[in-house]
Amino acid sequence: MTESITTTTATDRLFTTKQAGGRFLYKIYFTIFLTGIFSLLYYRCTHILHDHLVLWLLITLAEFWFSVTWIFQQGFRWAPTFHSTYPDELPSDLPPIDLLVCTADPDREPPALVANTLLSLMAYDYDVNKLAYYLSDDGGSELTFHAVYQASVFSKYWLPFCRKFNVEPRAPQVYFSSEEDVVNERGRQSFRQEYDAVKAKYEQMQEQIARATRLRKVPDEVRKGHKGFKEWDSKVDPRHHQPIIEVLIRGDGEDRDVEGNPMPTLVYVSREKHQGHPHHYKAGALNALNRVSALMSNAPLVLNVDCDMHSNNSQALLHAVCFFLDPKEGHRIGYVQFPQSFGGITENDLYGNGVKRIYEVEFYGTNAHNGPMYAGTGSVHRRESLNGRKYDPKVQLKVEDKSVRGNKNWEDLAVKAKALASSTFETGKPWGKEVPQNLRSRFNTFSVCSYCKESMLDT
Ligand SMILES: O=c1ccn([C@@H]2O[C@H](COP(=O)(O)OP(=O)(O)O[C@H]3O[C@H](CO)[C@@H](O)[C@H](O)[C@H]3O)[C@@H](O)[C@H]2O)c(=O)[nH]1
Ligand SMILES: [Mn+2]
Repeated sequence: MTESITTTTATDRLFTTKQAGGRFLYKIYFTIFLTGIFSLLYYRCTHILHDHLVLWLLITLAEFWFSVTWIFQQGFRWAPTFHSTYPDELPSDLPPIDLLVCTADPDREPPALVANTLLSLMAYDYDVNKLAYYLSDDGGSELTFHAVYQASVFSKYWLPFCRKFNVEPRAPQVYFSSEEDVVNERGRQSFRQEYDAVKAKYEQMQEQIARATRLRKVPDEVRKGHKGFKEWDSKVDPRHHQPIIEVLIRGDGEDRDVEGNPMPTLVYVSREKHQGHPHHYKAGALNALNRVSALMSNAPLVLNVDCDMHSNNSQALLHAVCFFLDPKEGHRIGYVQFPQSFGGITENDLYGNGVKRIYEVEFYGTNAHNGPMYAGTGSVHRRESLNGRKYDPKVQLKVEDKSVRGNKNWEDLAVKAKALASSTFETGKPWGKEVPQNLRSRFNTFSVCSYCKESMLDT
């Protein structure tokens, strides 16, 4: 750990940091508890039960172990630290973000779920010209490609609807399962009409995806809708297949929604698989996506999300960007992560699937020590940190727009990207060896991994 986050309250900041109040009460509790522990251990050591030695040893060891774990836990409880973000203060020119979504198996991660996740992310409240989505399909499945294709069609209705009526949450499956907005009618007949029309389109999409998934076949008339389906003209084995890269929505104002607004870029990526070449699961998929996205849009910020998590806050990216663009501490931040929460598994969350202790207590505690470790899905990384750039306190890192804009040759880009998604690309290179090690050591010192109060993801 080099330096810790300074406690700030200045108004020119995009985020400020505050420690929990009333901590003296915790310190009193800590002192009493610690005295109790030491008294107990002192008592055990001075009152050895020679008649029941094994019993005495067991109970002393158990109490000693409890004491050690309790003391180690104090680092997480000592100084809960909270960050507040100020998205209203952000400049109008925001940095581009590449959003990487991973899926691996159409049976364990149903295509309808993948479509829902993508749509919730595509509807983020952000400049769409700055967003590019990459869906990595390690299952190489036509059913998943079909769901992504259907999502790309429906998004042309869904995105303007969300924007116009400030819809929340923007995962259509969740939004349409609650009738709240309809009951309130939002005071306007026009809302009701548009709601019904978009809901009908959504149900049509769901039906198409469900039918293809049930029959395990995409109907011929749908296959004609996109040339990408040709990749599956011959059978694609998930463990052994060619790289597949298909651009479904062209950004930079080329493809437009039903109201004529520009759309974010959407690309389907299934990296090449070759028996005998290790693919390194999600890490391998993200390395391939890192390269493909660098070629096609090269945003300085990269969000990764698992396909079974949807976003429940359309402002999430704005909050994340507040950390990276902060004039005082932005350059020190390597990644910003949002808590992941698993909802609806059991009523009352009997088995703690919401992981509340970690996300609602301990992560705030680790904010006092440069932030929690990287926990996977729902994290926005600075691309430079992923590529192993060393942290140097003298260098102010800038989140500048490095993407190539203007008229893109999408066909050409897809062809070039296939070379980067080949199974042999990493052979003889440090990918998957040196790069993750760099990540491990650098993130301890480089990154202030910040925790946003707004929870972005749940299922
Ligand atoms: O060969 C593979 C295997 C998995 N995945 C994807 O990786 C993600 C995570 O895999 P999953 O099996 O769903 O793991 P979980 O335990 O649900 O995920 C938690 O644990 C993982 C690390 O173990 C983290 O990466 C995740 O972010 C975190 O949510 C999913 O989107 C998968 O589709 C791939 O892309 N390729
Ligand atoms: Mn999962």
